[in-house]
Amino acid sequence: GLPPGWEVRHSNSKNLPYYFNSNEKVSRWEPPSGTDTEKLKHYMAAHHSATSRSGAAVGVPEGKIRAAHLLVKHRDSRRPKSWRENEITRSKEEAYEIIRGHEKRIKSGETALGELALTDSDCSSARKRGDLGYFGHGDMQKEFEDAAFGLQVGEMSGVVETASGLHLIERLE
Ligand SMILES: N=C(N)NCCC[C@H](NC(=O)[C@@H]1CCC/C1=C/[C@H](COP(=O)(O)O)NC=O)C(N)=O
Repeated sequence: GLPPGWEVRHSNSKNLPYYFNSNEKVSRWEPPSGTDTEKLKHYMAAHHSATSRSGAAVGVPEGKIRAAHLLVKHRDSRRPKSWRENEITRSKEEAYEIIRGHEKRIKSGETALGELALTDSDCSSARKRGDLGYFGHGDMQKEFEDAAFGLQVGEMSGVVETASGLHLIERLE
């Protein structure tokens, strides 16, 4: 359970639960101190899991998946700039060499996609280790959607090309 005055709410924009205290009018992503996380987990499971048609309680919204990606943009990207670089001028070939290097380091087990995304992804999701949250059909550019929905949970794609640039995608749920 939560300390008095606290309640769990749901952020639709991020599709994540957050904690709200109506007395103090504060909200936060982390459970307030003194939360009994064991009981909270049951609460969350009861209140936040959608039930699919099969009636099984599932945490993943119907027909959606969750994935993280590492994006390397190039000068022909639809928006050739990012939090990392105000103007991205590398060529698509250079971007390929860079993302191939990332792919090798991840496949060798030297690092994880999320770790690399933190420093090297040209997408604003970098600060969330590349996590894009849940998305369904029609949300992402087609090449990205086809690749992501074709992955098993935990699997990583090869290099996927979209108008945004070059991606490595890891399916999380
Ligand atoms: N629903 C969620 N979570 N957010 C909306 C995503 C909109 C979607 N975005 C993409 O398809 C690109 C490729 C896969 C991820 C992605 C991220 C882009 C890449 O960077 P940009 O080319 O925009 O500068 N940054 C944000 O949108 C789209 N239909 O354009």
